[in-house]
This record gives sequence, C-alpha cells and structure tokens, in this order.
Amino acid sequence: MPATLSYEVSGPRSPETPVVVLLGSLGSDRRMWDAQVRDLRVDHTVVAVDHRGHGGSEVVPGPATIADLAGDVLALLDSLEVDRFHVTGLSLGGAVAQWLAVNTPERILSAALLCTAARFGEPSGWIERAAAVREGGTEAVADAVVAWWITPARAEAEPELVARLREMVVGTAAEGYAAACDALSGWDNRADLGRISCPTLVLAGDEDPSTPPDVLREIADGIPGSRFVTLSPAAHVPTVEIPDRVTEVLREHLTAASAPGRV
Ligand SMILES: O=C(O)CCC(=O)CC(=O)O
Repeated sequence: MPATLSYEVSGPRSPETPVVVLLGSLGSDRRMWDAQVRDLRVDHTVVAVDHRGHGGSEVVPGPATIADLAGDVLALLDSLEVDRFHVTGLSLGGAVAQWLAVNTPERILSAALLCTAARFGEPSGWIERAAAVREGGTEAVADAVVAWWITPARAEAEPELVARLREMVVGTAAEGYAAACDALSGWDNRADLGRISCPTLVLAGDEDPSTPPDVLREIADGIPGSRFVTLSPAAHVPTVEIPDRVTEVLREHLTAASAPGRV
C-alpha cells in the first residue's frame, strides 16, 4: 500500500511541458530543492516530493525498501496523471531514481543521480543508525548529518544555514528516518546499473564524505552513455551549498535529454 506523500507542483501544466520530479536525501524535505524549483519551473512542471516519513508525508511504521519509496512516487504521479517524467534524486532520492530507471524505463525520460550510491556501504551501519534514531529521535544524529551536508568552510561561514538544515533533520519523524535507513541498508543496485538506458547525469561533490566522487564514478561507469560531473566546493547536498551551479548542470542535462530525436 503506497504512502500518501506531501508534494508541491510548480510551473506550467500542459501536455507539452516536460515534468521533472525531485527526490531528496535522508532526513531532508523538499525545501532542499528550492533553488532548483525556482529556476526549472519557468519551463517545466516541477514536482518536488517528500519521501514517506519525511517532511509532511505519511509516516509508515516499520522497515521500508527503496522499491516501497519508488512505489509511493509512482502512485503520486499516477494520481497527478503524469505518465513520463525526468527524475532527479539526491542520495536516498538518487537510489529511488535508479530504481525507477531500472524498473519503469517506459516512464523515465532521463535521470539525474546526485551524490548517491549503487550501494551505501555495509548494511550494519544503517541498521545501527536506524536503531539509534528509533531510540533517541533524529536529534541524536542531526549534528553529524548536517556536518556531512555542507563543507566545513561553508558551515563555519554560515551558521544560519547550518541551523536551517539541522531544523530539517530534526523535523523528520524518527520512524520515517529509521525506515529510510532500513531501505538504504538493503539497497544494492550494482548488478542493475547496466539496465539504465535513459540519458543519465551522475553528479558528485568533491568534498562529499558520505558518497565521495569514486562512488559516483562507479555509477557512471556502470550506466552506458552517462555523463559524470564533479562539482566543487561541495559536500553531500550541493543543491543548497552551490545551488546555482547545480541548477546550471541540471538544466544542461534536461536540455540535452529533451533534444529532438532523443526521447
Ligand atoms: O547521513 C549520511 O551518512 C549520508 C546519508 C546518505 O548517504 C543517504 C542520504 O543522504 O540520503
């Protein structure tokens, strides 16, 4: 049973307007895409989504899988009568985007995979983090998580940005966060990367401690014809750290993916 997701649709809605779906990271909500929405909504229908248990979306108790999260997104898009779409996902959202590109290729116009992984390290780390959050809430991990999201230099220069991001993590329901950790613990897409056939952008942050550039390089090497870009200076969430540069690269990707004869 899909969860009911909180989302925002921006920009024109017409049969000719391409739809871009934005899926965020563990412990975030759709505000992490605010800068990209502001730009892309000029000529795209932008659907920014909160994963289950995140932002304003329904919390579903118990472990989830990436397939569950992808099923939520597909149910939402069905309800909005969106058939084909460009998907952009960061980290957890990038795993969901990979799942969609592998399993529903007929619906995916292109994929942008930001600061994500085909496998997020050893499952035990995620299982431990899920337990810590079920016990102590998202407050227990908030400082560590935000320290991975933006570079130390930026965090020092902009404490109010750190505070805003921390508020996003703490605002995530403990069970929602833990269930998403469970989903990450079971995620291993390495064998299926070669099944992704849509135009794909793979984007890394040069100072990302969670999913460093070599992790993204593995994804790009596995997806035929994908484009690999490393942005600098950027940690795990460049959509807020260097928003204009991310938007520029996304725009280039969407334009190339929509070129005549491409889709
Ligand atoms: O919090 C971390 O260790 C990074 C989390 C991660 O890689 C998954 C995500 O940000 O969605």
